[in-house]
Amino acid sequence: MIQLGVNIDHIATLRQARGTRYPSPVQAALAAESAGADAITLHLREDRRHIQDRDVDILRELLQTRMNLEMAVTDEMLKIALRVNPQDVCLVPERRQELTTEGGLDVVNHFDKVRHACSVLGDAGIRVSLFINADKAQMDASKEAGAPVVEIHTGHYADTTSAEAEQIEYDKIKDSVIYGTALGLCVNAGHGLHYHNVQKIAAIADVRELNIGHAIVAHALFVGWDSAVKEMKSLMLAART
Ligand SMILES: CC(=O)[C@@H](O)[C@H](O)COP(=O)(O)O
Ligand SMILES: NCC(=O)COP(=O)(O)O
Repeated sequence: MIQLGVNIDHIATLRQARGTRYPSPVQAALAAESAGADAITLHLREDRRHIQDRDVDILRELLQTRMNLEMAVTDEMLKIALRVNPQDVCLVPERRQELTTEGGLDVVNHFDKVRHACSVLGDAGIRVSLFINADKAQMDASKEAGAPVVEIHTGHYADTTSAEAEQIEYDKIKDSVIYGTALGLCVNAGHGLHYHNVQKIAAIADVRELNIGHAIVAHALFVGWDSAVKEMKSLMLAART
């Protein structure tokens, strides 16, 4: 059955905007689990623009499902991952000025660094995922680097503005899922997915998990957090039937 990882970053974005104690990403994560989230995803950015170290520590103690901790491939982040020991770490690229994660990790060109990170984290019993573009060379490099999981960046698919362009991006994703699965990788997907574009991706057989945050947080403003999570999960499950 396809799984939903609820990304709680943008609950923290709202809190950081005012330096308040609310809204709490911890409260959001626990409520998301109650509403049917299969995992909680959070991105500890190097600039700490949303999630803070303290959020990660508290969540590691309280989560009942799985923590999928997204992070850049840096010594600082590897140290944090080894201390926190989440079930999953997803290695992502980061650029300081970006509005959001604009593309996948370039495993091909940073192969040694990524392989080292996969080995250090894997030795600690953490399942490593690499957040990559829908690209066969990146998929090959991910397998060779020793990652058991990849997450395909769906942001380019989500950003398309015509049916033709969407179909092109969708085909790349579908081909990559098939290719990665044949390599023996577990294939997840996420970024920019929302209530109107999720089902096409969820319907791709072999996609194991979708990580979705921004759209759920936005929808929750109007329908409430619990309903927003449940609605997303129902759409995903319906796409598989
Ligand atoms: C890697 C990823 O796709 C998510 O962590 C997402 O990037 C979170 O939102 P921001 O990019 O706004 O930090
Ligand atoms: N890895 C993607 C993710 O966690 C959620 O991204 P978004 O839905 O907030 O764009």
